[in-house]
This record gives sequence, structure tokens and C-alpha cells, in this order.
Amino acid sequence: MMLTTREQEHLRYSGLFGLGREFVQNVTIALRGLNAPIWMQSPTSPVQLGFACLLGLLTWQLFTFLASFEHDPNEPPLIKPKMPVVGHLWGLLRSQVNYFSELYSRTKLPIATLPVANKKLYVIFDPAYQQAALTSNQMDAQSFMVDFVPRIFGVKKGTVDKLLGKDGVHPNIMSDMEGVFNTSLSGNNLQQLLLTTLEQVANTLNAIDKEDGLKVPNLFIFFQKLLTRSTSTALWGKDNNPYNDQELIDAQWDFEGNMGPLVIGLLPSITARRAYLARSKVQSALSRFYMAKHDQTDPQVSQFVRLRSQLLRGYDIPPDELAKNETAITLVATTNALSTLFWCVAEIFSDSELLSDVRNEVFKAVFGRTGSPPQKFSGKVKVSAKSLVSEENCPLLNSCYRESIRLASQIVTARRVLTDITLFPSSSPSKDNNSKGYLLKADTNVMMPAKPVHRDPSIWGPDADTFNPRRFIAPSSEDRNKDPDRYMQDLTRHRRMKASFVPFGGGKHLCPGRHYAFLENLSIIAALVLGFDIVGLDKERLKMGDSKRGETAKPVAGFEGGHNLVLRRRRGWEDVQWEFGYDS
Ligand code: HEM
Repeated sequence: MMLTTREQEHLRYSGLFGLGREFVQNVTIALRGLNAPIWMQSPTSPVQLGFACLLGLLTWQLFTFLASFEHDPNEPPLIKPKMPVVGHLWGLLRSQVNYFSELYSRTKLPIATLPVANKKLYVIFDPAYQQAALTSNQMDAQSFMVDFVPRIFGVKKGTVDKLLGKDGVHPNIMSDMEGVFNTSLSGNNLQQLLLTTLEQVANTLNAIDKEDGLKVPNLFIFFQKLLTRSTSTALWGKDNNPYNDQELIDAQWDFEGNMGPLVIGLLPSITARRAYLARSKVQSALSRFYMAKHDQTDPQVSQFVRLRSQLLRGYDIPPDELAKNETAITLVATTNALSTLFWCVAEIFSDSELLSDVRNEVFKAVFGRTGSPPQKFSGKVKVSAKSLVSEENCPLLNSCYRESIRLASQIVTARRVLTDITLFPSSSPSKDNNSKGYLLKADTNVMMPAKPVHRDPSIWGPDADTFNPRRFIAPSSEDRNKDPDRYMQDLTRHRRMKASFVPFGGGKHLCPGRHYAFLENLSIIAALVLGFDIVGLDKERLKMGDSKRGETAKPVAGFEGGHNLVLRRRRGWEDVQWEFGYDS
């Protein structure tokens, strides 16, 4: 298919751009009134007349907007913009996803209506209402696909119509695609994808010089290259991986980092030139892959790539269109996982006490022994993913991982209301909300930002903005025996935090790659913690950026932990050969 809706949301384009487009369209419609015959009949200069007409039309539009905006008292409360009519749009353009956080800290509303010109947008801040919306069958994610897939990926509109069953010939692809996600990212297929990825990672780690280590001028770029190379090999197969070329990997990130202007959809080869050229490069390589039918004939190709293209080929999608749509595959499989990996490694390695605690915990999980790792070790070490993702085995490592996602996730999940509904909160104990229902009107976009939820001090406490490595550790039975009252309080808080952890969306579009990301990231972190030091990593040189489109936050340029870092094998562990496994 072309990108499913969730994938677009994964890339986090949503109402922000839709609204921007509507605004531009309205101005364009006003401008269309200035035609030559009026100029010729008028004694006034064409320029003056033009301005007067434009002003008149805009004023008229303004009145029409204001007069046509309706708000039912049962809908979520209105947040009026400071600047009339376009204030929210301006706020979104100015502060991007942070605008939602600004609104939430100002109003503390669980859910709100944002008027933008004569349209409205609902924003849900409370996780219990978010969950209810994500699981509602009256909310749809597909509507965004029609708008964004052609613009972002250059896929033809006719192709999207075919996939959504709008051509009157094909059925809607969505439920079959859901089946593809479930099959290809679980069970043996998940293990296969994971182990091939980690085999590539092991090759990199084992090639690190025993004396000098590996110079790392930029830790984020180091992980970007490592993860893209490893994941793409696992996805596309070792022999025919289109990303088996650093230039193409660079092109993919160039596309990812500059795709914003593509959304406007106006002469992209000029207005979004950088992303356009980078995208063309990636798509040419993918086109050759699909022309040669490697997706169907190469046994190394992952089931994720194969089953998707099998389904798409059944819709008579030609190879060049397949290539355009499938540009999304490597992006979705790496973008959020990469930033999560970076932050988790950076936080652990920049705190020597934490590093030592995680090291001891991982040593126990990998070697089955308690205590500190021995000073000297050589031979093979096999890191098995399954034992690491167990909260019982590795509570601290698991907590660090969740805490990294909590802080870095700036995802804005989007849905459109299909019919008028009253939305009640889910019964999850995320907050002490009442169970008030809010009327949501059909054809209105709903945005569910993760950042205000993940940084809300009423859920996470006064240190909501800082990395607390032990935040997600569940209270234990020992705690219960020591102080039952305190235990009950901690348990309630822990449950509330878990219910307010929303980085993967929800409902039928819940991220199907989350298990892969979890297993992959924890395996890589475990091997690094056990066998390596990152020399020169400086906490003062770490700064989280704001995501442009709502992806997991990257570091600010120049604040990736310092320059001239060295990834060095730990003294006494220089001769270790790293291996990864799933459960043994
Ligand atoms: C920490 C890493 C990740 C995060 C935070 C994340 C987050 C998300 C979010 C928020 C969505 C949209 C859910 C919704 O609309 O309700 C999504 C969808 C999706 N993600 Fe992820 N993701 C991650 C890793 C991955 C990986 C590694 C893969 C692939 C191997 C992947 C594949 C997908 C796909 C295919 C969808 C679309 C699902 C659908 O349309 O049903 N994700 N992800």
C-alpha cells in the first residue's frame, strides 16, 4: 500500500499541516478575485485596486469565518487564541508540537476545542480520553492518508484511491495490512528480523580495535549509521539491500530531516528541493529492487517487506509506485528506535553510578551470576534479548528504556471523527478525572500529543522534566512487607504512570514495531554496558531538541554528548567476541 495512516502518523504529519493548507487555500481563493477586466474598467491603479480587493475579500472571509463557527456547549471547552482567527495556527507554526504543551500548562484541560478560522480541532491532553479515542471505532486514521501520502512520498493519488478501495474495483487494504503487520512483526518473523539486525551490530562491535577503540565524533550519527545499516540489512536482505551504500543512508536521513515543506505540495522540486532530491535517490534504488522482484524471490528478504509487497502487488501497483510507497519502511523502522537508543545510552553512560548498577544487573541476566562483572574476561559473550526485556531480570534497564522514551516522545497521534460521538474516558487509572463525556463532531480532526502527558507533574511528580532512571520500577513484595501503606501508595502511582505512558499510539493502529524496537535496543545497550566505555561523554554537552514533526526528539546539533568520543572496549574485556541471541 502506500503508507498506512499509522505510518504517516508515525512520521507525524497531521492537522497542523492540514490547517496550514486550508489557510493558504483561503488566501488563494481571495486572490483569485483579482482579474484583468476589473482593472481595465477602473480609474484606480491596478495595484491599488488589487490591494483594496484583497483587503475586502479577506475582511469578508473573516466575517464569514467568524459567523460560521459553531461551538456546542457539550463539546470540549474552547481555548480561544490570543490572536483572533489564526492564533492557534500561528502558535502551531511557531512552537510546533510544543504549542500543545503550552496550551496544556496554561489551561490544564483534559480535552479542548481549538478554533482555527471557521474550523475546529480537538486536542486531547488526558491519557484516559486519549485511550478512549484511540480505541473508538468512530475515529478514523485513514483520512490523513489521502492528503499526505502523495505529498510526502510522491505516490500518485490514483494509487492511494486504489488502496483505499475508492476505485470501485479493489477492497480497502487496511485490514489485510493490519494482518501483515501482525504476522511479520511477531513470533519467528520478529526473531528472524531481530537476529539479522543484531548480527550486523555484533560485526561492528567485534571490529572495534582492541587498543585504540573507535573514534566517535558524533554519537547520534554513530547510532544513526549503525541502526540504519543493521536494520535495513535485516529488512531488505544482505545481498540486495538497497541501503547497502552510505550515500543512500545519508539520503534517507536528508529526506527525513527536510521533509516538512513537502507537505505543502506546491512545486516540491523547488519548494522542498533538498527532501525532493534525497527522496528521488532513495526511490530510484528501491525501484531497481522492486523491478528485479527481489522482494518476492530473495529468501533473505524479511517477511515485513515481502508480505507488504505481496499485498500491494495484488493491487496492481507498478514497481515505481511500490518503491515510492515503501520508502516509508526503513524510516518507520529506524526513526523513533534510533532516538530512543541514543537517549538511553547517553543517560546511562553519562552517570557513572547508574552505569555501574546497570552493568551489574545486565551481567546477572547475561551470565546468570550475581555480583560485579569480573575484571578480566575473554571469549564469547552471548547477549540474549528475551532475558533483558524481562522486568523481573532487569528492572533498572527496563526502567531506563521507558524513561528515555517518556522524555523523548513527542508523538502526536491523529484521528478524524467519523460521526458525532460522546467521548468518555477509558477506565484506566491515569488521572483522577471524572467521567464526563464530551461531544465530538463528525469530520473534525483530533490530535493526541504525547509530550504534555509525558511531562505532566500531576502524574509524574515534580521531577517530570528530568531523567529518573528508577521511575518505572514497580514496588516489590519486599517493599510491601516493610511498609504496606507506602507500598499501596507506590503501587497506585506506578499504575497511573503506566496508564499515562503513551508513546506507541493505541487501538488497532498501536505500533506493531514496538517489540522489535524494545528487543533490539535493550540488546545493543546491554552489550555496550557490559563490554565498552564511552570515553569523553559529557552530560553538559547533551541537549534534547524539539521535534519538528512530532517524531521522537533528537539531540540539538552540537549537543550529542561531545566531540572526539571514543567507544573503547573495557579494560580486561578487550578480547570478548560479541554474539546476540533471542532466548538462549
Ligand atoms: C521506540 C520506537 C517506536 C516508537 C516510539 C513508535 C511509535 C509509533 C506510533 C506513535 C505509531 C502510530 C500509532 C497510532 O496511530 O495509534 C506507530 C505506528 C507504526 N509503527 Fe512504530 N514506533 C517505534 C518503532 C517502530 C519500529 C521499529 C517499527 C518497524 C519495525 C515500527 C513500525 C510501525 C508501523 C508499521 C506503524 C503503523 C501501524 C499501523 O498503521 O497499524 N515502529 N509507531
